[in-house]
Amino acid sequence: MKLKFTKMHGAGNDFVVIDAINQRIDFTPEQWKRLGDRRFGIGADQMLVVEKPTRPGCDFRYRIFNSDGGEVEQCGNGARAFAKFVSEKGLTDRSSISVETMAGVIAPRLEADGSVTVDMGAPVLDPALVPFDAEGLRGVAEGRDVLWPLTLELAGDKETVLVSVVSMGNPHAVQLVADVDSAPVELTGPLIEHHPRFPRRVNAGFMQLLDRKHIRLRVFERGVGETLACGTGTCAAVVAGIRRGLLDSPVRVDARGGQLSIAWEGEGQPVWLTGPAVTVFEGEIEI
Ligand SMILES: N[C@@H](CCC[C@H](N)C(=O)O)C(=O)O
Repeated sequence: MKLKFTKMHGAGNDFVVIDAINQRIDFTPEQWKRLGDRRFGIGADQMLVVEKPTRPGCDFRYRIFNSDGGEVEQCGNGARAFAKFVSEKGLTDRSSISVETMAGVIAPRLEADGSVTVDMGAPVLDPALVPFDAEGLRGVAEGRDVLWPLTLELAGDKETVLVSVVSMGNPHAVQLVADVDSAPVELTGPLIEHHPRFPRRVNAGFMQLLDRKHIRLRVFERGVGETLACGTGTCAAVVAGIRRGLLDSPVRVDARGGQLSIAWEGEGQPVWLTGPAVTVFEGEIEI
């Protein structure tokens, strides 16, 4: 079959976006992986699927597949691309929409300057629900957060890193580093992603503080590898920084692919993510 798609990005986190309202989509994990492959397919960090909603009150259903072919719960940069896509394709004439995801309902809004703001919902802070297995571990209290020691095996040596664990619908482990440019993202990212304490694997965030309202961030994403930006990773890092008493909302986040902004008023409150969403090209592929 021929599949129509749109290539988009949000701060360099890139997507293949597919209208599954006007096309029939029923792909295997191998087919999703092929679409995401930069040599044998189109190439993207995630494939985003636009469907009719199944929940009353929602405008759309949003499904997300990582480039390894696995379906996941949430994608923040993708949510902004999703909102721009449904507007540009005339699938809605509303600038604020309600979108059903595997992890609950999120609410993107198109801004007058072309950026998109998303109500990403409240973060989940109970380690068991992230999910993170804290059994037998002693956490270190800092502000309202608890830092958990993760032991990593590095070429025969053991190294312990302290992480905050946060779910934005998907799991994140965020650590503070002195300098993101020299942080061992490629080396320790995969070890954190596959650490046995995270039964569903995890996205590994590396956060550098610049001041109380400004950070730099790199994220080694579950099912992808390092991306140029990660929206949910950005939300998780800022939530962790605010809970640790290191940051004040709103916070500007510099990712390698662009700039995002996060506002969070504290526990039980939604996280607001603002940033760019850009259409790159339209295409068609035989699948
Ligand atoms: N790029 C995303 C996150 C996509 C999903 C993630 N890799 C996972 O497996 O949870 C974002 O912008 O949030």
